[in-house]
Amino acid sequence: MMLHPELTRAARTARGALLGATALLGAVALTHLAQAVLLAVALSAIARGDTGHLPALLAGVLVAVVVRAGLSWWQRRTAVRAGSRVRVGLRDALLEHLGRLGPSHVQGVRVGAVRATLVDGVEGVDAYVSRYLPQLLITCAVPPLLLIAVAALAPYALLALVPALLLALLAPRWWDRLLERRGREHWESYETLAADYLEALQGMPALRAAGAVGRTRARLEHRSDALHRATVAKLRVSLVDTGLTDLAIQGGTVAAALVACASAASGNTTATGTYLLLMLASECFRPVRDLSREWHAGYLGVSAADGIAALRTAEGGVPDEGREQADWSIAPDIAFDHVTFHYPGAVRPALDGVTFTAAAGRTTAVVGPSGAGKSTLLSLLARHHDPVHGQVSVDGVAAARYALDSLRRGIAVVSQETYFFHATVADNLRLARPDATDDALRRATRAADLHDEIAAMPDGYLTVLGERGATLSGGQRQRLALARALLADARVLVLDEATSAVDERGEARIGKALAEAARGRTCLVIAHRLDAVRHADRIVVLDGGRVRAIGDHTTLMAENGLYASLVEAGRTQEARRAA
Ligand SMILES: Nc1ncnc2c1ncn2[C@@H]1O[C@H](COP(=O)(O)OP(=O)(O)OP(=O)(O)O)[C@@H](O)[C@H]1O
Repeated sequence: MMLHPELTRAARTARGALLGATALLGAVALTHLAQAVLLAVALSAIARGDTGHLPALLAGVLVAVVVRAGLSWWQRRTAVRAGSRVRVGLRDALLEHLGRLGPSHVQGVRVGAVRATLVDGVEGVDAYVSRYLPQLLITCAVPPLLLIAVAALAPYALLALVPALLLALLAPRWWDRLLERRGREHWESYETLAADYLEALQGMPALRAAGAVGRTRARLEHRSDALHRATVAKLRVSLVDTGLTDLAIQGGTVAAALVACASAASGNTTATGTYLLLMLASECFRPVRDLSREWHAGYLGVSAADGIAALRTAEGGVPDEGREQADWSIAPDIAFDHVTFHYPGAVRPALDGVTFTAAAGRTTAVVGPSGAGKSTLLSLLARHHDPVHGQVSVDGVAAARYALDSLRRGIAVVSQETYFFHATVADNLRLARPDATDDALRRATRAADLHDEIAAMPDGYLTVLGERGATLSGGQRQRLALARALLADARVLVLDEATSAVDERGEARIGKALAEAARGRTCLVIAHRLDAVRHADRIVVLDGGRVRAIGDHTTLMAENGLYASLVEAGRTQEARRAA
């Protein structure tokens, strides 16, 4: 029997409920046995012409049927609850682990494939643990006990039953390797198709613009065909598997019937014994037949188990071993001390010995040409990665010594990539602070220069946004992300190109609001338009992962170095755009 360690591990979260479901399944099996015994006695009574006890015996059979119906209902309910507990627990654990791995992991995998594992794969695990595992335990317990009873009645009947049972249980195992391979191929085809579809849907505007819709459709059809072929190949092996089990069951039952008839004809067993033998022989095979059915129901879980294990054990991100709780009542100093960071596989470091301090309650801007390492610097602060050398500290304590949750709670980030959910404007804002009042929402959106536009929407703050905020303009998305960060009321505000899609008039208005919001917070700002950061208390100039200069706008301009040339280049660009 196939016991996948990943799935038995998942089953542990509902061990009690699963044992309950198994015990109830055992009780259902007992009703089958009681019915078989009562029927055997009734049939032998009929054969003898002794009908006096018949009504009582048939009433007993009826009671067994009714009790079984009740027990089966109870068993299904218990098993469904156990399965759903396993499903919910497993999804929670996987999502928590994905959360710990951080955005860098999701960037390295296909989101559609992860979705297929989390949704469909975990659904398959439910069937495996709630239906297959209890049935497996019953199959291990009931037939051996029945064989003991049969041995007491007619020992030679074992010669027919034992080989047939072993054949029914073990013959399909010859195909397990092949079935496992076919199952894996089927699951991989399914994951790939799911990932391709998601990518095609999300990238539809790009596909249209590139005139690649037809080619993508053809590729998806090809993938669909591959999935169909993988499904048929898996079904073929499954059918052989089921066919072998059925053949062994039927052969065993017929052989047991022949043995019972021979025994009755030779006078070795009584009529009751013969009927009992026939009934018990048939009951021996019932759990095996049921197991074959449940095995196929739970097989999707086995196919997805490797994907689930890969997600659960994926490494990366940062260890969450710190125990310190950050004190977010006041804005902290943030210090980068000889920070060096290498992306895996990169030729040169993205950051190389970066040292500077973003003073508490002040605004520090980080500027530099594209690829200088500005976003990487901010991702180290939120601990999406840890430095290879050096350390980032918050309020004098190494970031790694804080519990991750505690550290991230005090840092509000507005990055270049905004994300909104298919939910109302208010719900999207309240992600930052679930208990925020309507007034607090309005204050945040006013500061981000967005309130009037939201108020003009058909349902105001209750307007449902498209997935990823697709129904908003780029500038509106950025301002909404800004409002969400302001609502979080965190002591550290990180703005990574937070207003790049906002027009200049809007930027000037938001700039004022941001200066207001920055009071009492430590602000780290990245902006390509250097005019937007000229009022920062401190400006750090990065280039090729190294700090080239630090100062305020006036001193850096006076130095006439990289900063001055970036400002000059920006002005020339603006002038060209205006002309
Ligand atoms: N996920 C990644 N894997 C590998 N290399 C990366 C990754 N992200 C960034 N890099 C590299 O690290 C360097 C710094 O990138 P980073 O995004 O921090 O620069 P930046 O200054 O923010 O650039 P921009 O202004 O264009 O956003 C670049 O050479 C970039 O190619």
